[in-house]
Amino acid sequence: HLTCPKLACEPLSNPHLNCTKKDRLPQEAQRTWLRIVALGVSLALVTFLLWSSAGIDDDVAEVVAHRGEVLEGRFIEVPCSEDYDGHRRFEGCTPRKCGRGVTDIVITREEAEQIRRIAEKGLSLGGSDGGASILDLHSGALSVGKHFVNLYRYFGDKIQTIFSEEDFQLYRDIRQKVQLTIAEAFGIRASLLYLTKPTFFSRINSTEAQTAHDEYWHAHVDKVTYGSFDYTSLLYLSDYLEDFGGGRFVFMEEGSNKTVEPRAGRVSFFTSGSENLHRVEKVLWGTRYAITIAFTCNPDHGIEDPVLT
Ligand SMILES: O=C(O)CCC(=O)C(=O)O
Ligand SMILES: [Fe+2]
Repeated sequence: HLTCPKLACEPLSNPHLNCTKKDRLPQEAQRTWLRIVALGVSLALVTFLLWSSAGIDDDVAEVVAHRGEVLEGRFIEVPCSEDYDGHRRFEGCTPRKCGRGVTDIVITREEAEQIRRIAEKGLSLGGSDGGASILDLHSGALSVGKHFVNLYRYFGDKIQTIFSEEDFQLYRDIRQKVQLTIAEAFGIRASLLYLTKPTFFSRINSTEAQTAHDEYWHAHVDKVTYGSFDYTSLLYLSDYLEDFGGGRFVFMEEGSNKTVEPRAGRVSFFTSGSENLHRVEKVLWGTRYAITIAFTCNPDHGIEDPVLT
């Protein structure tokens, strides 16, 4: 006596099999289940492929400083890269302890707003054709179109109709406070740190950069990009999600990036070697203001504070 096999019931091709409707029902249910499982596996596969194609991108990022937080100080130590070995060492200053820190209590939001006005005044006189625009109060360089002009040369004495002595004093005070913060965090003497160039204001919006130097979102190492940098700091002058979207700062790390959300008055600082590879996300809307303030241990690479002449 032949019985109907569960998985291949073919009543038409095999007349000896007496398959009833009752036999076929569980089979159809099984097929449906198989389809559901196959669909589930495919969906999981597609999700995995999309996720892995995003690489070490921001999908797996931990926010180390949220815009809404007021951080007294957060410091994360990371092993130093070998980048410092390629340069002259200055004991007591060249990084032996590497890492990154964030603090919201060194610069007040009022100070950040005042200093943003300096940036707005200067940058309103020029601005790049898209992407990032910079203003360097030390050299007088200002982005205009695809190039730079020298504000001090261009305006001469008339520069005093644009910037005031108070503007410059505020800039110097802020530089001093940031320098002390870095020295304390890394256990070095502040007097061994020298301001270095480029130290500049940046204004970033969502317009497309027209030249490579106005593109700011590429991952980079400051010590490689700028040479003299040993310690980099960023003072943010506007708020993530209030003044602009996108534009978060990202430390690139295999497996888990670390994000700093800009907040007016927030100082983010780190050793400049490849232990701190980073990038800025593209700004999606609004305008983002910041100052990059850099320090070197090499007195030959030091620059003076700007003075209004
Ligand atoms: O503005 C920022 O958050 C970072 C800027 C930066 O990476 C740089 O100036 O080297
Ligand atoms: Fe950088």
